Amino acid sequence: MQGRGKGEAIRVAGCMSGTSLDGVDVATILTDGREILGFGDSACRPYGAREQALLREGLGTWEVGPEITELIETAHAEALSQLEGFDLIGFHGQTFNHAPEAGRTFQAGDGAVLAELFDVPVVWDFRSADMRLGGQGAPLAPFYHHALARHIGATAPVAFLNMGGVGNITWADPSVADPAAPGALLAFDTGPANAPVNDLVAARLGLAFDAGGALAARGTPEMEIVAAGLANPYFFRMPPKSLDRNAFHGLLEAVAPLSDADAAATLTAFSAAAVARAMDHCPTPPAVLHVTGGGRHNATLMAMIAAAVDCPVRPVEEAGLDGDMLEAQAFAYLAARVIAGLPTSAPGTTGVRAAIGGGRISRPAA
Ligand SMILES: Nc1ncnc2c1ncn2[C@@H]1O[C@H](COP(=O)(O)OP(=O)(O)OP(=O)(O)O)[C@@H](O)[C@H]1O
Ligand SMILES: CC(=O)N[C@H]1[C@@H]2OC[C@@H](O2)[C@@H](O)[C@@H]1O[C@H](C)C(=O)O
Repeated sequence: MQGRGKGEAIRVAGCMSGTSLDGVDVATILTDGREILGFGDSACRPYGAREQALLREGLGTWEVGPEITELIETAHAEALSQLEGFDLIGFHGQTFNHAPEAGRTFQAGDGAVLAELFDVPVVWDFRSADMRLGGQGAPLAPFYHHALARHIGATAPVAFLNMGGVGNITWADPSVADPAAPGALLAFDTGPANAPVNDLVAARLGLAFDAGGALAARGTPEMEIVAAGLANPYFFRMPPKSLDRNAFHGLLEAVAPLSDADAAATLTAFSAAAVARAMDHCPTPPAVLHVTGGGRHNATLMAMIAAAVDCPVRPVEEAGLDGDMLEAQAFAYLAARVIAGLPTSAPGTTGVRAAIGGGRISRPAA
């Protein structure tokens, strides 16, 4: 497919149903697939407790039944219905399993269903093509992070840290105009972010998450458990590299003997320590670590990250961005790139052999 000329801006809706299983975020942006030309409206369609339990059943599997698939598609349709309008959809789907070493990843949900419902093209299945070419299939937000770095006027390399269920970091050099060019980007998953503490408070206290990090703030991290976790070979591998949501599930067993507060503090300290390890891989120290994703609402986690790294740590809102919608916007941007015939990953972001555009396009029946 030929790249289209600069300046053909389209309104694109992006959808993200992330590994924390909290809901579907949708957001529109105006873009030509190169530059961000404007931000539109956004919406969130949370999963209820019963729905979340159903989704949890699918974690770690390679196939889910029609009930789960329909839940995902319906929740996305309900979220997208709240938006004012769009000409294209970027649909990530729901990740249930990710095994990059085996070359397999599984996102449930059929983009063709949304194409019929909304009568616009849908770009989906973003990760498979990258994996077929030897890539990790994740993270994919980095090309958007690069566009954001340029959009906010960064002149020196900056980093974006997404603290969702899993953490991922992007080091971006805004002076390199093409995100696919060597030296523009380095990105990888840092380690677990909120998933372990969410699972802990769900199992022990019936809570969805540790609001504000209040529980962790009352505890003391067990640093021996943190140190033992950091011995995992993942932290010694050179990036790019990516993780399954449950890759560090063993941590929950390690904190089982601890009090609720100490267990939460330990898991939170581990996520922060994983970020500190990630910073060692950045080609140069970033001017700012821009934090996005739900974890930036966790004051204890943010304080632990700030204490562990050598650069300013700031929620993306301080750069005028929306950290609750940034991943949804990312898949809008990536969809526009796919339509424009532009790459969505590169050796520096997923380890793919050459820059490649992922994504399958489903168009509504004429
Ligand atoms: N007020 C809050 N206090 C503490 N933690 C919070 C708060 N709000 C959100 N979070 C955490 O952020 C999580 C949601 O983050 P986010 O929506 O970025 O994840 P995701 O997109 O599902 O995951 P991923 O980026 O791994 O795909 C929640 O599950 C919770 O752990
Ligand atoms: C396989 C998968 O869905 N991975 C997610 C997950 O959540 C965070 C981290 O792990 C990242 O690698 C990725 O999501 C973001 C949106 C990405 O691809 O950039």
